[in-house]
Formats: sequence, structure tokens, C-alpha cells
Amino acid sequence: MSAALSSGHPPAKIALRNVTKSFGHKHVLRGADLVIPKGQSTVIIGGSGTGKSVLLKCILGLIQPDAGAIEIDGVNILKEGAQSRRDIRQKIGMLFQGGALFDSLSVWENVAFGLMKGERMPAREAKPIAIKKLGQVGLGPDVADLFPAELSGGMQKRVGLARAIAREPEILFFDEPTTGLDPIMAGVINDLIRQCVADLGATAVSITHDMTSVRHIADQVAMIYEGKFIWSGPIDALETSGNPYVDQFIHGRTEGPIPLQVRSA
Ligand SMILES: Nc1ncnc2c1ncn2[C@@H]1O[C@H](COP(=O)(O)OP(=O)(O)OP(=O)(O)O)[C@@H](O)[C@H]1O
Repeated sequence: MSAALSSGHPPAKIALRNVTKSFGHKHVLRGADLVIPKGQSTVIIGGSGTGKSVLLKCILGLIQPDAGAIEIDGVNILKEGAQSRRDIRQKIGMLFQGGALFDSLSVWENVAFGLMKGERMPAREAKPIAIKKLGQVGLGPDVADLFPAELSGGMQKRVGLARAIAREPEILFFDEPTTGLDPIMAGVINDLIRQCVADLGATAVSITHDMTSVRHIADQVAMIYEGKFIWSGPIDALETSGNPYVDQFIHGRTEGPIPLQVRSA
């Protein structure tokens, strides 16, 4: 953290230090190092199966890495006890791929889920907050009592976003936020992500394959390849990174150092 401060950059909100994770003989993370600056939007790019989701799950505490450190606000969460980890996790809001809404709960109950379950807020207090959060993502109070099945994919994503920001987290994770959306709705979600960073002062970490989205939401981009970060830098430097892996990936070229993976895993 001190290195980032002394060089005039924002302090690190999250720092990954030499994180490794294997599943049996499969070495997924092979020494991932990355500093995620506070109050900025960092986008992680990389091919299928390179370990992006595994990395996110490690930061969320859903997967235990084999070695390395994951620091949030300077605290290595891997060395903390269960209660402290839970407290740290409270700082994180997550928009899952596909929204991951509970079908049996109404829209407002989905948005207020963390408030009611995590903070034991009574429904009469939580509902107006849920409606306010829905308003922040451009959904009117009329959708509050609907069920997820009654909404379009784009609306479900917005509800997922409202749920992610309901507890005003310091950190927001977005897993493939625009997948499955038409370009206009993808633009709406991209705008909302930028807005969350600006309005909440949140630190955003997104995983996406959508290069339009990357250019829209990223302050910083980091590329993971074979379980390591091989490049990171400001979005303005992405096109001129001089890194042949980055160049091939962002332009979707079949020719280059990244071999085509013709396997099912
Ligand atoms: N619980 C697990 N057990 C065994 N292998 C796993 C497990 N979770 C992930 N993997 C393997 O780890 C590798 C990386 O998976 P991961 O989901 O992180 O990829 P990704 O970069 O997010 O890919 P995509 O862009 O396709 O979502 C894959 O080969 C996957 O099969």
C-alpha cells in the first residue's frame, strides 16, 4: 500500500500477493499479483478458464487459496478468523452473472434481502430503502411487488445491481455484468456501474469479456493469463500496452501468442 501512496496513486483497496490455487493437478492461480486502487473501477479481462471467477471467489472468501495474501484495506483476510472475515465480507456487494435473484421472493424482498437477513432490519424499514435503491437503478416503485420471472433480463440485472448496492458497500463486484443483454441495455448497465463508483465512492471490480463494456467502465484494466496477471494499467494505455497477449485478446485475433483452446474444460 505504501508504494502506491508514495507514487501518488490512490491507496490500494484490495491487494493480491502471489495468490495460488490448485484443484488437484489443475493449477488455476499461479501467483496472482494485483493492486486494486480505492474508489476506482478495475476490470479483469482474460480468456475462458484462466481463473477469473476462482480469483473473485477467493476475494469473497468462498474459496480458500493455497498460498499468498489477499489484503482488503491492508488486512490479510486469509489470516483472519471467521467473524472478522464475515465483517470484511460485509464491505462487498456482488452482482452475479445472470442476476441470481431468488425466484420465490418479490423484487423488493430480493433487494432488501441483505438488510433483512444480515442486519435484521424489519420489513417496514427495509422496503422503502429497497424502493429507493430500485429508483437509483432506474426502476419505479411499480416493480417492487413483482416477481423476478415477470421481468426482462435487463430489468433483472438492474434488480441485481440494486441488491448489490442496497447496503452501500465499499467494494462492488460485477461478474459479466452485460452478458446476455442487448447493446442498449448493456450501455445502461455500464452507465449504472460508472454511476455507482462516482456516487458511492465504491471500488468496483468487474470481470467481463465485453470489450465495449471494458472501455466504458474501466479506470484500470488487468489481464490474467494462465493464472497470473500479465499486464495491468490505466484504460488509456490498453491500446498501446505493447503486450502481445493483451493486443491479441482485446482485438480478438486468432493469430498471436495465446493458443486457441480446443478442449471442453
Ligand atoms: N471447484 C472447482 N473444482 C475444480 N476445478 C475448478 C473449480 N472451480 C474452477 N475450476 C477450474 O478452474 C479453471 C478456471 O475457472 P474459472 O471459472 O475461474 O475461469 P474463468 O476465467 O472465470 O472462465 P470464464 O471466462 O469462462 O468464466 C477452470 O479450468 C475450471 O474448470
